[in-house]
Amino acid sequence: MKLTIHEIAQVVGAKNDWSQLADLSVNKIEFDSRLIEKGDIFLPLKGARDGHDFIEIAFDNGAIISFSEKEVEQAHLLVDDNLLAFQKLAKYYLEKTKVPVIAVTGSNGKTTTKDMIAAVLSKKFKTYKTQGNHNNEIGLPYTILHMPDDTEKLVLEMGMDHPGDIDFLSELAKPELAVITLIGEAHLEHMGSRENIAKGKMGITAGLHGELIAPADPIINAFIPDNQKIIRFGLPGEDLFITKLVEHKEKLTFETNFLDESITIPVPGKYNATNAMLAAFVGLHYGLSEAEIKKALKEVELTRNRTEWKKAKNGADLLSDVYNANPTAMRLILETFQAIPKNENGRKIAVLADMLELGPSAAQLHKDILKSIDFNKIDKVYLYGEMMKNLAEISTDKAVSYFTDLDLLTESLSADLKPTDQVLFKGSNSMKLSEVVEKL
Ligand SMILES: N#Cc1c(NC(=O)c2cc(S(=O)(=O)N3CCOCC3)c(Cl)cc2Cl)sc2c1CCN(Cc1ccc(O)cc1)C2
Repeated sequence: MKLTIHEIAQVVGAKNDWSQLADLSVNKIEFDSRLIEKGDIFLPLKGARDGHDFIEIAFDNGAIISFSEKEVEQAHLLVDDNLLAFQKLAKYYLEKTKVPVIAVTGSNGKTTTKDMIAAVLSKKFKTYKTQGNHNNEIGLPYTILHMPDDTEKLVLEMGMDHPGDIDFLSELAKPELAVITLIGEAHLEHMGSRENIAKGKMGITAGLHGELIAPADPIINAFIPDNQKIIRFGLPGEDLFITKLVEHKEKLTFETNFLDESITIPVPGKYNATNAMLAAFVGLHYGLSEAEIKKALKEVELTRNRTEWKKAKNGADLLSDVYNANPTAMRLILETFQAIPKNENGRKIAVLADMLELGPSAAQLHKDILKSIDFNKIDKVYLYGEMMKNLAEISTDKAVSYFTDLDLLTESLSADLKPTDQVLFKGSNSMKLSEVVEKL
C-alpha cells in the first residue's frame, strides 16, 4: 500500500493533532492483530470483541499507528467510525491509483467466475482478485488496500447480506465492467423474494461507469437503469450463449456463439461452463486472443471449499464455512445460519470446532460464542476440540453435545441426521470438519 500517515489522516479527516506524527510510509493495514507486521497500521473493528482492546498487542507486533474512535496513548488517528474511515481510504486509494475494477456478483458462481476472470486477465495484465470470502463491506476495502503496487486490473467479488449492500460496494469501487452470474433461489439468501435478490444484485450498477453483463432472466429487467449498456447471456438467441457442451468426469469442453475456439475447463458442471463463458467474454473485452483465453481457462485454479450449501446423501442441507476461523466470522455465520428459514419439519444443527491461534484469551473467546447461539432457532449443537470444551462447560442447554474425537462426532451426527435438517459446520481448517462433510 503506497500511503503515508499524513496522507491517510487527511483522507479520513482525523480529528486529533496528527501533524506531530512523523509522516512515515505505512506498510499495510490489518484488523486482525495477529497479522500485524512492522510498519503496519492497525484498524480496530467491532467484531466479536472491540478491536480497540487489541491496539496494544498490535503495537507489540510492530504497528506504527492505529485508527481509533477514542483517545489512546499509542500513536493514532482519531475518527468517529473506524470502518467508515477504512472504506473512505479504500475509495481514495482506487481513485489515486486509477486501477480499473471488474466487479462480480451473483447468487452462486460469483467466486468461480471471479477466479476465472482473474485467470484470463492475468495472461495480459498484472491482476489482483478478492481472496477467500472477502467480499463484504470489510473484505472489499481490505482487498483494495492489499492489492500489489503494480496491479493493472482488480477483480472484486461483491457479496450481499442485506439489500443495499451491493449498491454501497459499487459506489465505493466504481467498476468499469460488472458481471452478474445468476439470480438464485430466495430461501437460501434470506432476502425474501427473488425480486429482492434481483434488485439487490442490480445494485452493482450504482457505481458502474461501463457495461453490465447479466443473465437473460427477465426478473432483472425492472431494475436496469436507463441507458445502461447491457449484455445478456443464457439461452440461444441471447448475446452470449453456449452452443455445444461435452461433459467429462473431471473436465468439460464447450463452444459458444461468439468464440471460434472450443474451451476446456478442469471442472464439470454446466454452470461452470457458463461462468467460463463470461470470463472468456471479459477476456475478449480487454483484448486477449482466443488462444490466451483458452489457455488460461484450461489450467484455472479454483478457490476450493467455498462457503456454499451442499447436499448430504440423505438430502440434508449442509453449509460448511471454511473461511476466517476467528470469533467474528463464527458469530456472523451463526447469525446468518439462524436467520435462514428452516426446511419443513426440519431442524437446525450447528457443528462448531476450535478456532486456533487465538492467543491468551482463546478460552474466553470460545466461551463468548455462547452469546451468538440462539437456542430457540438451533435445535442441536455439536462442539468439537480442546478449546470448545470451554464452551461446552458453560452451556447448560441439553441441545449441546461435546466431542474430542472426530470419528465419534461423525458417527453421532450421521446417526442423528434427518433429510430435512440444515447443518452448519464452522471451525479452523485444521479441525478437519470438511472430512465430516465429505462423509455425510
Ligand atoms: N473479535 C475478534 C477478532 C477478530 N475478528 C476479525 O478478524 C474479523 C473478521 C471478520 S470476517 O467475518 O472474518 N471477514 C473479514 C473479511 O471479509 C469477510 C468477513 C470481520 Cl467481518 C470482522 C472482524 Cl473484526 S480476529 C481476532 C479477534 C480477537 C482475538 N485476536 C487474536 C488475539 C487473541 C488474544 C490476544 O491476546 C491477542 C490477539 C484475533
